[in-house]
Amino acid sequence: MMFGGIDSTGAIIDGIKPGEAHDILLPNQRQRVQKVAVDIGGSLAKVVYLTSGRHNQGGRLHFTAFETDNVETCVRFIRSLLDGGAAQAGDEEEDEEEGSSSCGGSVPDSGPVIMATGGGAHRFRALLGRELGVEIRVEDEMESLTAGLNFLIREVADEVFTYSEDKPMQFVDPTTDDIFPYLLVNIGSGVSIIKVTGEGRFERISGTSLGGGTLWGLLHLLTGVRSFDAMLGMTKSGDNSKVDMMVGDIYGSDYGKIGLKATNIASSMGGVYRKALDKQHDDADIARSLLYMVSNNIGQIAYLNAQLHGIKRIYFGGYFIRGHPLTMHTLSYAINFWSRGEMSALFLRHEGFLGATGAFFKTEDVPTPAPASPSQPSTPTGQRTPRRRPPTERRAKAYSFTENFSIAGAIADEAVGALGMLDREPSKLMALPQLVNTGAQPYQPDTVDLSQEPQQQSYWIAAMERNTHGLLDLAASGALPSCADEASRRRLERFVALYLDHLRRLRERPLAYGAMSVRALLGLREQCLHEVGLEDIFAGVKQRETDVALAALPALLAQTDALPADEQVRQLLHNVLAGNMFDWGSTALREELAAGQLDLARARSRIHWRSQFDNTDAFVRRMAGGPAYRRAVVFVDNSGADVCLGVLPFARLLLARGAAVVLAANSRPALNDVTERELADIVARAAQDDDALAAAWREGTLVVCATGSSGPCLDLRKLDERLVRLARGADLVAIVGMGRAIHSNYRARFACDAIKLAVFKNQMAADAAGADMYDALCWYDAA
Ligand SMILES: Nc1ncnc2c1ncn2[C@@H]1O[C@H](COP(=O)(O)OP(=O)(O)O)[C@@H](O)[C@H]1O
Ligand SMILES: CC(C)(COP(=O)(O)O)[C@@H](O)C(=O)NCCC(=O)O
Ligand SMILES: [Mn+2]
Repeated sequence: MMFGGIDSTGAIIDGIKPGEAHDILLPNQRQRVQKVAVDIGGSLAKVVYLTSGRHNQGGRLHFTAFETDNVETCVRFIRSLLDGGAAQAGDEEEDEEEGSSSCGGSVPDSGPVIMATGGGAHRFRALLGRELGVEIRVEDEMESLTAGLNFLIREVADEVFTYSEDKPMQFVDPTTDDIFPYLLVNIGSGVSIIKVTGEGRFERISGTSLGGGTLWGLLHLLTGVRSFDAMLGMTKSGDNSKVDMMVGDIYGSDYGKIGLKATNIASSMGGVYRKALDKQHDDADIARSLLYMVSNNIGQIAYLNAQLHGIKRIYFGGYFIRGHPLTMHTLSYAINFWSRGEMSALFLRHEGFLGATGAFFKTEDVPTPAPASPSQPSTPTGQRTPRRRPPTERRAKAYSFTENFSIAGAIADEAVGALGMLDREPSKLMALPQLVNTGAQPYQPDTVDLSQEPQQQSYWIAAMERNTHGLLDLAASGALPSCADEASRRRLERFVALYLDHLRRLRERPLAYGAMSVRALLGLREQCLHEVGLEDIFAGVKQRETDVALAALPALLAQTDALPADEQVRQLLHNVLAGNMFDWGSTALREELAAGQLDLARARSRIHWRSQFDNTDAFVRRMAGGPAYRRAVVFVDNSGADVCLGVLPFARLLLARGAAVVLAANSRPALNDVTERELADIVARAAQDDDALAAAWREGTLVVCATGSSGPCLDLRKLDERLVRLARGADLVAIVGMGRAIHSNYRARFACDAIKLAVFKNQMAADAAGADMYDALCWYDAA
């Protein structure tokens, strides 16, 4: 499928290429595209741009914004993108050589394209042209807004969500039904209400001048605060009833007869007059009152328009929302309240970038809107033939958020917010066929929703900070051979700054990047590493530990082969757990590992076996008495002792008992996890010294497959299609490691037998499960 010169068909992950930030290949993307879209509004200039690597491996969209008052900074930023990404991740000499991601890093096939929309596209057209020296293509604002929203709804997984206090981010998939008609309420400086009935069919049916600019302006006048973020921050502690006139102030109680509670606002700011005309009012109270005033008013106007046009779905867009819980709560509440639950307020994770996204994907190969009504604004560039995509056409979602991690935001200081990236994902990610995910038993990969657990949330953010500093120390001590050179060291410093910056932001706005989980925090860390060009900092460590472990394998196999059958099963399971202690991601163990103080026997002696978390015996009995397994899928974890001395001998046992075995490993590096490529090499090496492994490897009863994932945790709904094919008919699923079996999938249920094997190596993870540090999780569940 073509979107604005970018071909999204057949996107696949292209494995590991050290030094390259992107390894997602768009095999059909022949064109080198240098493209930036900017949407310059009354308050903010929003920028969307694409980065692509040396081999045309593109596919990362970045989002950032500047104040319109600083439009020159924005233009400078765009120029730096065109000049080869001076403001980007790879901003140093050697990065250019290595083809780090850059909007302009490689020689493009055609000249750069700047798409501009919003009022400022007209107002600053001359400035843009002069400063950038390229043709500026101006796109209509409403057209871009709706095209952008249609794109996000259709193409981006986990984009649309509803808000409620107990479920702040409940994702919905609007494409299970026809996405039209819907109402877009775009809250920017002012508010536009647009009815969208099809691709390119829209009408601005209403609006209000009481919008984001109103709140910003009034708050500035009344409180003197300039920054919008500071104002949002103040609303948290404010008490609006100190300045508003409440129903209770008038009635002394509820006015139940007409459904008004004493705590409802009767008159925004109306309390000032009665309560204390001469009193100095608290800025925070004023801020909260005005946020309610503006949001409630918009919510009500939105409801009335939806009612008038018989539309049930209302999308709220515009930079005003900012994922701010109080704002979303007010808008949601208003829609729910007035419609008595009939309509739903839908929010977007790219809410502020609808126009810029629409403009970005706009070219001749995208259908141009056909006028829906005479009142529709005409296109300034307008002589193209209108072509329309059938409204019901649905596509697989080709993009997904890797959360809102924008390099640009972290580097361009004057950008008002780092608002993220869209990543192309391999086109087909699917659920493990054995995964139980039904209405009655929905699958949720994350064991703890940190958005709901303030204490655990702040623990984990602090733990990630501590762990990150530990990583620097580790590199400084020379324990990371792959990070020893000067260039890597500099990148590592950039990574630390970038990741810590994200963590800081998350402390302030826990929902900024979507629902928070340990999986998300760990995934974010890997992404930041990849972003600065550090593809695999543990490569050297993995290599060394694997060499040591493989050398010890033949003796271990000989020793366990000699054991009685039941004891053999028990020993092999326990070796998997001992192997899992070789975890360079664990703050508690890292120093010992770096000092080379751990071996398999010592690791085993540290583990405790408690019946709440260990039912080894049940699995031993199953192996002795039950029918032989036909096919097992094993989700592996760390390289070195974990996979070589734990998982491989266990897989060999399953093979000996008649099962085919699929070893599923990460597609890309994360910590010291073994990757698919590394694992294939390990198996081949192990097979040289062992006849059973050699035969299974040769005959294909033992195979290695990529999961499609690249973090220390795992979402079993998003697996590479090849793995899903290989997993069909599997009657045993094994999941190894703390990331995959404790932080995620701890409660996952399967339609077949399953065994989870990990060690609690983190105090909070242990506490949350009622476990102790170094308790084994060796839990077998029969189908
Ligand atoms: N960091 C910020 N700086 C300024 N305004 C912000 C910020 N975050 C949110 N806003 C709100 O977003 C509004 C601008 O929204 P936007 O969708 O960009 O509209 P426009 O296109 O009219 O500039 C501002 O008026 C303000 O209410
Ligand atoms: C990243 C990990 C999940 C890896 O564990 P594994 O899956 O390899 O067993 C784990 O090391 C972890 O939770 N680390 C973060 C907390 C800490 O610093 O200990
Ligand atoms: Mn691991």
